[in-house]
Amino acid sequence: MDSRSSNYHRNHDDDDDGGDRNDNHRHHYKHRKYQYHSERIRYQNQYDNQTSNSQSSSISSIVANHYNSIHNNDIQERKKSRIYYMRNFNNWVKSIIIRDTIKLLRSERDDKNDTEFIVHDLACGKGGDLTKYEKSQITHFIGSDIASVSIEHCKERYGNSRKYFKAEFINADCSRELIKDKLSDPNIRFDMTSCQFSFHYCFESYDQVRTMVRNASECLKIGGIFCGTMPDSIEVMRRLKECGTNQFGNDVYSIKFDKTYDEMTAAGISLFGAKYDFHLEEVVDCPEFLVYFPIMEEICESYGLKLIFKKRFDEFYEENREGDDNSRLLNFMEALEKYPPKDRERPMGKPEDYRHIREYLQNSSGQSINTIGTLSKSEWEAVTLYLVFSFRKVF
Ligand SMILES: C[S@@+](CC[C@H](N)C(=O)[O-])C[C@H]1O[C@@H](n2cnc3c(N)ncnc32)[C@H](O)[C@@H]1O
Repeated sequence: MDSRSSNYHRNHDDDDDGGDRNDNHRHHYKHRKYQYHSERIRYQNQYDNQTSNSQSSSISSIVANHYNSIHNNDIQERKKSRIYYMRNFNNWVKSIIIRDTIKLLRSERDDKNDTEFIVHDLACGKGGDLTKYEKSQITHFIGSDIASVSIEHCKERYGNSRKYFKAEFINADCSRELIKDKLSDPNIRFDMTSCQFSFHYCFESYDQVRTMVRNASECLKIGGIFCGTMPDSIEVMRRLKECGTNQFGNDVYSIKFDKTYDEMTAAGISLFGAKYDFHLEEVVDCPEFLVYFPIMEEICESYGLKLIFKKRFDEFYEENREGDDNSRLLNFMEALEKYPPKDRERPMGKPEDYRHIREYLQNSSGQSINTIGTLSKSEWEAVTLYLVFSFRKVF
């Protein structure tokens, strides 16, 4: 655990995660921590039931309305976006996790001729990942989302594709309704559940997290994988603390809390419903919730999901950027901006956003590097707010 996470932990549960304990101590600590979290969950649950039932459905509808109102831009419009490369970078991360998870699950099969592969895309949005599934040759896609207009766009996108796989679409609040009851075949079992950039919306209350995780796990085969991407609350809290006020960000993103870090920690940060307003240039403007990862892990465990890994995007990038396929994909998806830029029509960041790369190019002048792939500092700061997670269904 790094220093950022231990800070966040201390302020969230006042527990001490000493590094040099023997296994017995570790086991004891883990057990104690478990009891502690369960205790807090009970209290929080009572609190939620008393206070947030009426308010919560309105926040979900704000989220649904927000996503329903986003237009489908064509590629030419997207190219003009200030965050064109950042969006491509996020798509590259999703492509790798989706492709590698499917590859791993296929490699573990006893029957290598079994081609069937069923995916549940939980909070699928407009179907931005359909092409990724087509490339991985899945056979059945189930997409669910709270935003009815997004589901219609997703259907349309599938309708315009080559329809290499079967698909069904479910318009539902996945933090309050059970997907199992809405499937065309209630006995279907998924190989993989993917929840991209969406899981944090359920962290409004304990019951919503449980329903969301139940939807991720209930119809997943034993051995199947639940993977996704979401903001890293430890990093969000670190930046809040560092800024000294209740708001931070740059020219592409901003995060605003009701209180400062000191005010929040003095009052005790809620495990659920710790709301902030997130703004991402041109695409997102709505409330989100901090995800306290140990609680997510504990609730996942109660639904048979065991953590395989959790990695921040910068770490994930470092581990995956090399290798022919991955670097080709980085290039192909234009996930990094070429510097110095060729495309003058695209809005760039401020000159200081590229100081790191100018310095790098100057220092390597002997190596005849003319252009290099990068992201502007502002886009990189937004990208490194996120993490990738993966859980295995064990029972
Ligand atoms: C940032 S978008 C991500 C969409 C898609 N997964 C992707 O990566 O392109 C977040 C999505 O979460 C959906 N969402 C938010 N809360 C939800 C809920 N309670 N149930 C189902 N979908 C939800 C929104 O409607 C939106 O489509």
